[in-house]
This record gives sequence, structure tokens and C-alpha cells, in this order.
Amino acid sequence: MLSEPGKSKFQIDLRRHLRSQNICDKLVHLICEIAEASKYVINAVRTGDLGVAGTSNLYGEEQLALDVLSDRIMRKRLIHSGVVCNIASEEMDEIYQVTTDSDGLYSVAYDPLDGSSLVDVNLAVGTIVSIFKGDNLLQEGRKQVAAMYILYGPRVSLVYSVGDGVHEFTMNQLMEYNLTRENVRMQRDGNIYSPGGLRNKYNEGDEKFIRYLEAKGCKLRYSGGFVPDINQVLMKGKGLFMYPALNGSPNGKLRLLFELNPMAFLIEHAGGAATNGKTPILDLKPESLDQRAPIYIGCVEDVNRAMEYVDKA
Ligand SMILES: O=P(O)(O)OC[C@H]1O[C@](O)(COP(=O)(O)O)[C@@H](O)[C@@H]1O
Ligand SMILES: [Mg+2]
Ligand SMILES: [Mg+2]
Repeated sequence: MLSEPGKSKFQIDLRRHLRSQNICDKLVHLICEIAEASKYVINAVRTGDLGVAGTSNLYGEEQLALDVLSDRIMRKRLIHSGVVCNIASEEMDEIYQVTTDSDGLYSVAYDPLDGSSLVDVNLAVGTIVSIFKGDNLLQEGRKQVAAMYILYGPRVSLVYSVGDGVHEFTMNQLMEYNLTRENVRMQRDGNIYSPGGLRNKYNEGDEKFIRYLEAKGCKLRYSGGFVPDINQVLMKGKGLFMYPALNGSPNGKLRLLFELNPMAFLIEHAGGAATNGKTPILDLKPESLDQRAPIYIGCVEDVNRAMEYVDKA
């Protein structure tokens, strides 16, 4: 039977869904503005210059023209949103202060184009966003009021949580985001694994953990893009992503503010877990914008098992 027009869940757009979430209008507006910005980012990804920008970011990594352009798209949109006081980005050296009056406003940390080095080989990439109330960006991830990512793959999807479930939207031919999955939930145990970092730089505990996962029959699923790799774990509902401490890189590679906190928020709200091996990612108190941390994120039982192995190392 055909569903009544406007009643089908496939016709629920992002704004309408956000309005049903019992959050303030400014936060609805902010998330919709980020969704708008993503339309320009996907356009840049599809047709933009694939070359280098000739500059480097605060991690000393060479920036691509697409990193710089995506960052500018996001920043401009946030500045003009009227609801943001502070902005931090993986591609900016310091916090951009939009206004000193933070009353009723939000602060946003984002990775404008995660996995940008995969665009030239036409693999999926994404934008990751973390939102706090007020002006403080150096808070525990548990204090985020919202987190989201946009995945630029064969389809464009947007996944968000404001602390009440995790919801997926897919971009249609009119570039509108429509609800495709509501209240995404993860199982307790997984059957895929996504391990980042050079394995010959793994410590003994992580090496043993990988062997445990392989013996358990987990399939390797690693694209090198954090957004598609996490999206697979989340949407299949069964799996684990890890980027551990490496020999010579005790904090791994991924960034707490721009990558780990928002993903940990989403995965926890879908019933999964995320740890650095000892402490839940969302309980880490950031000390600097560029802080990194090892991560094990996904199904609760896999994450708990990782902690047993890592502790033994
Ligand atoms: O190349 P590696 O060491 O596997 O690292 C892959 C990780 O690095 C990243 O590309 C880092 O993100 P950026 O592209 O934003 O620098 C993640 O997307 C991914 O999970
Ligand atoms: Mg990144
Ligand atoms: Mg990036």
C-alpha cells in the first residue's frame, strides 16, 4: 500500500526531523547550515582542483587545495550563521572567534575534508563536526550537544545525533537530505575490523588483538578514510575501527577534537563504545587543539576485548 504523501519516513527532511528533537531553534539552524555547506563541499570534491595548496596545517601536513577550499566553505557558513561564537578546524592554526558574546551561541570543531588524499583515487571522503554550547572547545567530548558527519561516497549521506539516537539522511537529486534510517543501533559484537596504522609499528598487545580478531573470523574492511570506515561499522552495526598507538607515535594519528570526539559521540549513542585503550574517548579532557589519541571504536564487546589486550602490552 502506498503511504500517505508526506507521511513516509523517506520524505522526512533534515529540518523537520531536527524540529522533532526538542532542541533549541539555534541548534536546528546550525545543523541545517552545516548541511548546506556540505553541498558546496561535495561540489568541490566532484569537480575541484586536485593539486596541493602549497601550505601546511597545524600538524605540519601538506594541505591540498581541496582541504583549504572545504575549510573556507565551512568557516564562512558558520561565521554567517549568527549562532556560532568560536570555530576550530583541523586546517586552522588557532580558534577563530566570531564574537566575544557567547550567550546562547555554539562553538564548532570540524574536519572539513577528512581523507582528502583519497579524492585523487576516487574513494569516499567526509566532513566531521563536533558542536558544544558556549565558547569552550576544550571540553570533554561527553559535553558535546551534537555531532555529525557527512559522507561523500557514491551517495551523499549525513549522520547526526543531538544525544537522542543516531539518524541517517541521504541526499536526493534536489540536494535535500531525507531520512533513511532513524535510531541506528549497533550490535554488541562485530564481524568486521578496520585497523589503521603500519602494523610493523604495532605494540605486542595490538598485534595479539588483531590476531584474535582474525581468529574470530572478522573480515578486513579498511579504506583509509575515517568517515566511510566508521560509517560502515555504524551502519552494518557490527565491527570495530582502531588506530592504535604506534612505535614512535604514542598517541596514534587521529585528532581528538576534530575526528575522535564526534565519532565517539555518534557510536556511543548508537549503543557502541570508544576508548583510547584505558579511558572512554568522551571522558578525555583536551589540553590543546591538536591533541591526538589512540582509538578503538565500535561494538561494545570488541572494544572491551581490545582494552584487555592493550592493557597486557
Ligand atoms: O593512512 P593511514 O595511516 O591509514 O591513516 C588513515 C586515517 O587518516 C585520515 O586520513 C586522516 O584524516 P585527514 O585526511 O583529515 O588528514 C583518516 O581519514 C584515516 O582514518
Ligand atoms: Mg581527518
Ligand atoms: Mg582533514
